[in-house]
Amino acid sequence: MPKLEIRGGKPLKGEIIPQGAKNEALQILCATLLTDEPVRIKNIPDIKDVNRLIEILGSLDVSITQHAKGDYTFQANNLHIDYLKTKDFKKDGASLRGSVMLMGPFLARFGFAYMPKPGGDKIGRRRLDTHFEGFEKLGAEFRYSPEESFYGVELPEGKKLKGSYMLLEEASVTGTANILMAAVFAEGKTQIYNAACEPYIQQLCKMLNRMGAKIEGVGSNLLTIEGVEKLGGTEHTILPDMIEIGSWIGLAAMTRSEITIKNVGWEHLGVIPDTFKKLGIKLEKVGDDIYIPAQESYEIQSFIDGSILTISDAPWPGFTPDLLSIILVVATQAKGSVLIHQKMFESRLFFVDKLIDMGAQIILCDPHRATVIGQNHATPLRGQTLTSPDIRAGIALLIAALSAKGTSTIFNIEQIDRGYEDIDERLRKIGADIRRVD
Ligand SMILES: CC(=O)N[C@H]1[C@@H](OP(=O)(O)OP(=O)(O)OC[C@H]2O[C@@H](n3ccc(=O)[nH]c3=O)[C@H](O)[C@@H]2O)O[C@H](CO)[C@@H](O)[C@@H]1O
Ligand SMILES: C=C(OP(=O)(O)O)C(=O)O
Repeated sequence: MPKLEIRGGKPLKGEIIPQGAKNEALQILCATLLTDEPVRIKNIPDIKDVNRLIEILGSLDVSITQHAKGDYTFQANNLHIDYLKTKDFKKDGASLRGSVMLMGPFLARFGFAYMPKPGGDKIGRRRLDTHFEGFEKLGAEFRYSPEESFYGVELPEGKKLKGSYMLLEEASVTGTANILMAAVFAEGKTQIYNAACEPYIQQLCKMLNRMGAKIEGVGSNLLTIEGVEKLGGTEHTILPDMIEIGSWIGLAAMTRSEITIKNVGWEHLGVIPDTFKKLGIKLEKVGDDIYIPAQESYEIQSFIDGSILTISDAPWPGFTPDLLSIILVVATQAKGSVLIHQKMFESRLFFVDKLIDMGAQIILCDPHRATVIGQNHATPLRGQTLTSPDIRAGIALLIAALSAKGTSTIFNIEQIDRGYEDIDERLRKIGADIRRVD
C-alpha cells in the first residue's frame, strides 16, 4: 500500500502553480455529454477523481483526444448508453462523488439516467434529495433500489422535460449543476432559486451559454434557464483550484515558509484570503499571485467585542467547508485560540484525534465543533504514523507532518491523490523532505 514518508520541521521556499480545480473539472467533464460536437477543455488536473471520470466517459464511447497535459477534446457523438446499465458502471460510478453529475446530461439528452450511490469522501451524510426533487420538477420519474443502492430517473413514455420553478431545499453544489444541465433542454422556462452560486457553477453556466444555452442570473442564487433544442461545441479553461490555493497558504504559514502561489485567479477566491488573514497570516496580492512571507508567528484575531474567533463554513459566498480542516491544522501553531465550526458535514473533524496524538491542543466539543488552542510554535508537533481519512483531512495531516519534529508516515494516501496532483513531487520542488513508498 503506498504511503508518504515525511521528515518535517524544514522551512520550504519557492513557487507553486495551482492545479486546475477538481470540483469544476468534474462538472465540466459531465457537461461535454450535452452535445455531439467537440468540446475542448484546458487545465484539467491530473488527479484520481478526474481521471476516473475521464475513464467513465471513455467507457461511454466518448471520443477523447489529449493534445497536451491537461488539454483534451471530448466528443460525445456516438454514445454507448447501455454502459449505464452495466455492472462495470455500478463499480466505476460508485468510485467518486462527481459521477452523480452524469445524470443531468443523460436525462436531458436521452430521457433517462441511472446511477449507483456515488462515492467521494465519507464525511457525513451526503444525500441526493435536492438532485432528484429537481429532476422530478422537470417531469422525470424517480426510482430507487435500496438493495442495489441504484438510483434512476426517467421521463414517462412520449414526454419531454418541462421547465419549472423550483426552490431548492439546500444550495447543493452538485445538485445545482445536475438540475441546470437537465434544464438546458427542458421546454420553456426553468427557475432554480436557492441555487449554489460558487465560481465553479458560474464557470459551468458560462460554458453552457457559449454552447448555446440561455442561462441568466449567473453568479446569483436565482438561475433562469430558457430551454433550447441543441447545444454545440466550445472551448473552456478550468480555473485554478481554490481549495488547493488555500492548502498552500496554510502550508506556508504552518512551516514558516516563504511561498508564492502563482496565477491564483484572485477575483474567484471570495473570502478565502481574508479568512486566513484572520488567523494572523500575512499574505499579499502581487498581480495575480499570492505571496506569503516567512513568518515566525501568526496571531489569531478576536472578534470586535474581544470574544474568541469562530471560523465556520457556509454555501458560497461563505467560507468553503473543504478548507476548514486546513484552517484547523494551521491554528494549532498560531498564537491564540479559535473555534472551528463545521456546519455542513458531521464527520469531518474526527481527524483531530491524530493531531492531538501529534501534540496539538484541541478540544473536540462535538462532531461539528472543535476549539483549537494555538501553541505559537512553542511546542512543535511530533512526527507520527497517520492515516488519511478523507481528502482534506489528508492534506491537513500532511501539512502537520511537514511542520512536525521528526518523521511521519501517512497511509491511505489515495485520499490525497484524489484531489492533489503529483503532491510529493511538487512539495519536493519547494524543499520538502517527502518520499512516496510503494
Ligand atoms: C464534487 C464536488 O463538487 N464536491 C463538493 C460539493 O459536494 P456536494 O455537491 O455533494 O455537496 P452539497 O452542496 O450537496 O452539500 C454538502 C453538505 O452540506 C449540507 N448543506 C448544503 C447546503 C446548505 O445550504 N446547507 C447544508 O447543510 C448538505 O446537506 C450536505 O451534507 O460541495 C460541497 C460543499 O461545498 C463540497 O464539500 C464538495 O467538495
Ligand atoms: C469533499 C470533497 O470532495 P468529494 O465531494 O468529491 O468527496 C472535497 O473535495 O473536499
